Amino acid sequence: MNATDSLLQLEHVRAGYGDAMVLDDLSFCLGAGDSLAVLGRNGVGKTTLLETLMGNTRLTGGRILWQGRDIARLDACQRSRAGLGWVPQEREVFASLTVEENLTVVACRGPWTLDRVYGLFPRLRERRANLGNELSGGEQQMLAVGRALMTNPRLLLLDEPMEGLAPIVVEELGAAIIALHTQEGMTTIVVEQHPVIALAMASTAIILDRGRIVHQSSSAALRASPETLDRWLNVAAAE
Ligand SMILES: Nc1ncnc2c1ncn2[C@@H]1O[C@H](COP(=O)(O)OP(=O)(O)OP(=O)(O)O)[C@@H](O)[C@H]1O
Repeated sequence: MNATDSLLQLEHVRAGYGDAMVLDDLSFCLGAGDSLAVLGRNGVGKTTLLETLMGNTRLTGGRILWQGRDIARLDACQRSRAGLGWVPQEREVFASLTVEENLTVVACRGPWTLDRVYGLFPRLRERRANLGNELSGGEQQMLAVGRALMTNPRLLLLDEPMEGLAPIVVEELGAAIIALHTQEGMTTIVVEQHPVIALAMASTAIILDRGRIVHQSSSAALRASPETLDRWLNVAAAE
């Protein structure tokens, strides 16, 4: 993709926490409708990459361009208003609000409405009157995704959405995330430890190791390269 067509462009990004540098010289481009999986072992900087996109780390080098504009000076709220949707690893649903209130309280004008979110997650419609703390882990994750959609983002960042969920829920949520970009055209970046799940949810992939990109390809090419998966993730094959 030509960099001038990109929705998001990272150029030689270095970032971390205080004096600790975590991300080192990261560059990639994402166009509208693209889906990217971010893979890597524990502690290599996957979450830090998403936190950096949201403005929650210290950027010490490089540039992050969002629709061609350098967003270094924007805080997380401003980035959210600019179209970055964030589904944090901890889900952070409002425990004392109902499902429907969790969704409507953050709603911004745009194509994603309550009805559309309920269409994607019928389970949330059934649980619309339940409080956030009355939901199962899977329902909370669906709510976290639905809530991010209600802000009508142009890019959805998902941090390990499948963590701790039962296989049947992983299947249901995975199908919804796949539908999000194949049917709804949503641009997504998903951080995921497990390569089978990650590569099913995105058409392109990067592998991070110690804060650097060590592999970048289509998901299909990575799936077909057990030696790459083994080298960087210690799994012999994405089976
Ligand atoms: N708030 C923080 N302050 C200081 N260091 C941090 C902070 N968050 C993460 N780190 C450090 O940054 C490095 C990368 O962590 P990060 O959470 O981005 O990795 P990860 O690839 O997402 O790991 P995991 O798969 O275990 O979640 C680690 O060494 C971690 O200890």
